[in-house]
Amino acid sequence: MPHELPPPILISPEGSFAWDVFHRRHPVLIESLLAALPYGPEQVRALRALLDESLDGVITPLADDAPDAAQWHGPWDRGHYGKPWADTPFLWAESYFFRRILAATGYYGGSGSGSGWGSAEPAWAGVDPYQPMKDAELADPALEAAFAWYGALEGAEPERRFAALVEAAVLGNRADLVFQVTETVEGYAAVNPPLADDTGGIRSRLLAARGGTQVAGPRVAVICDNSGRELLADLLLADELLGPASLAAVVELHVKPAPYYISDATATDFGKALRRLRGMPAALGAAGQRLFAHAAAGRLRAQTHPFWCSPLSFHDLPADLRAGLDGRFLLVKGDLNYRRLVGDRWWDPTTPFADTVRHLGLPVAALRAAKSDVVVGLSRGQVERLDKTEPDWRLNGRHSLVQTA
Ligand SMILES: O=P(O)(O)OC[C@@]1(O)O[C@H](CO)[C@@H](O)[C@@H]1O
Repeated sequence: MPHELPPPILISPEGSFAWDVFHRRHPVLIESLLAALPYGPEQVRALRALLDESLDGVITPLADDAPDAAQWHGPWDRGHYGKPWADTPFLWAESYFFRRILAATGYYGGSGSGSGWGSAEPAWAGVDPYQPMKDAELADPALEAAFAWYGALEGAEPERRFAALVEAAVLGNRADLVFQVTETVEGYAAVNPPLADDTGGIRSRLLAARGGTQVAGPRVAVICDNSGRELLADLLLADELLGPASLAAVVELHVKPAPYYISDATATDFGKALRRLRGMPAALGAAGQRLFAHAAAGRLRAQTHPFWCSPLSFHDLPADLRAGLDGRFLLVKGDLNYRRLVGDRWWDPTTPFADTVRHLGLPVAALRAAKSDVVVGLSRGQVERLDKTEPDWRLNGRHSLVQTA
């Protein structure tokens, strides 16, 4: 049954999760950026000014000569410039905040004054401000032990392998570095059974999509989330999809075109993660080797599109990207992508998942650790129990969802 869209989540009121992200998480994030790279006075000033503006100012537009001004002043403009940040939809404002970090650090060249383009001080151009944090995560020598379970899957039944790899891809989503700015992740073992688990449904849909050929499944588009640990798990899942069970003919990894939300994966991160995997011992390294071969054969592809760094939900997919996704099975990773998939809105959590993704017109699965207010597809009983026993259950990253439609 079609549902009317519920109201969007705004940054206000004070005390909401979105307010907390801006007023508690972002100040820590800005200090971490200043500590991570030796920025000069221009960048320091611009980052601090951005923070001040976002806490109690009005939204300043990008300079007209910013390389993506046409998008931000065109199809992505929702009339928020010149208005208080606090009155703005959370999704739009948060995405714009991350774009403004790139302007402040001079990622697109420029002085860091907010324009981000065209000045004579281009030293930080192209430097990912989050690279030190991403590199530290990928260099962690504990990763081998953390993925040791993978070796034990050898010879396991295909269903069990698939379920274990989906679970790892979901638990990897607990690791995002935005969340860890202020929260602690106690580990990557499942702390609770998933609130919704349609892993079996995903596998049977992929098998069904092989149709008459019985040779290979559909093209799977993974809408990636975080680099590092999460991407390593996603790569192992991609290897499984491309493996002997042939659940996918091709896996497209849709990464971000620019640094975003600290740890979101870019093509650079894809390369680094795959190299890290290939360098691991035994079964993990072998998976890395296979994936390199799949990439060379065109069966594993990194793709990107400006829209993945836009402030909009998937209801606004541009025509060229929508056409490029046609015929794909979408695997949507992570919390932010979930917000964009169903809409960053005050959904009644008992709204059926299928109703919220119908707008896409594509088969889709969402794999996510819950870390924001948006959730759908639960039973009334579940919601009442969680509200009573664990008031922050939507936000604390201890609950996961595997949903498909
Ligand atoms: O998309 P991810 O990496 O799973 O999570 C992103 C996140 O940590 O950042 C946003 C709030 O800042 C929320 O969507 C969520 O809490």
